[in-house]
Amino acid sequence: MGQPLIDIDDIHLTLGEGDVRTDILKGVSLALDAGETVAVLGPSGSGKSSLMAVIAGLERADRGSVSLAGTQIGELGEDALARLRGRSLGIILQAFHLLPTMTALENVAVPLELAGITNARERAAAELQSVGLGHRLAHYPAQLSGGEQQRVAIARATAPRPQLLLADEPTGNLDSATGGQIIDLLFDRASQAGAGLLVITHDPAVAARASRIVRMSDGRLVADAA
Ligand SMILES: Nc1ncnc2c1ncn2[C@@H]1O[C@H](COP(=O)(O)OP(=O)(O)OP(=O)(O)O)[C@@H](O)[C@H]1O
Repeated sequence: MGQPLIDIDDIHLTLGEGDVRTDILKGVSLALDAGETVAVLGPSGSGKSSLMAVIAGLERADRGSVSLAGTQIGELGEDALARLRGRSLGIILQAFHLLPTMTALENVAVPLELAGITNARERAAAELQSVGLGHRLAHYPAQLSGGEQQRVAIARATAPRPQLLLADEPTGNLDSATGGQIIDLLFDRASQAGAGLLVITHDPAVAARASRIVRMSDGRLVADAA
């Protein structure tokens, strides 16, 4: 086995000033290998989203080290970090976060164009085809169902062919049948791309799909079960 895709060691994160100053992560270590799928479970407020933000380099840890695809991200400036994120990471959130003024095709193609990828529109169309939305390329987000919007978000995340997909409650805004389809799609796309997948979830059915489950409680990882 080569270098882990994610290798975090003894991460501490404190956010907020004065009365709201909160110790959120209190010494978290975790490694995830290429192609591995890991579900993060834990009660509300235990620090799951914050852990993902640190892994994505959206929050900087106060202590500890974060290595992403072999790069120590604590040593990178903002521009280098943004480039690494664009190249190595695909992020999928509960609330889809599509740009409302862009069509499905543009939502997937524009980030590819910004990353300097040639044939961005062709690649975006192919990616949307592979998530079952070849017939909705010209639709705007408001003209799509919730499940369809999440399919666009998955296509946008996978189109740059990242090594790692991060998903925070990807089925949280969907009914259970639609959520089930989205989870199948997410795991299938990750496996076809050979990408690692870290998925935060409250849903035992989602966790059951993962190769490994980790549990957070009050800012710490309390169990790591196969
Ligand atoms: N900027 C901030 N300043 C102070 N405290 C914060 C800040 N952001 C988050 N917190 C606190 O950190 C804790 C962990 O938040 P986080 O969103 O990581 O939890 P979570 O496990 O993802 O919860 P949920 O399942 O409800 O989404 C929460 O108690 C939250 O109130």
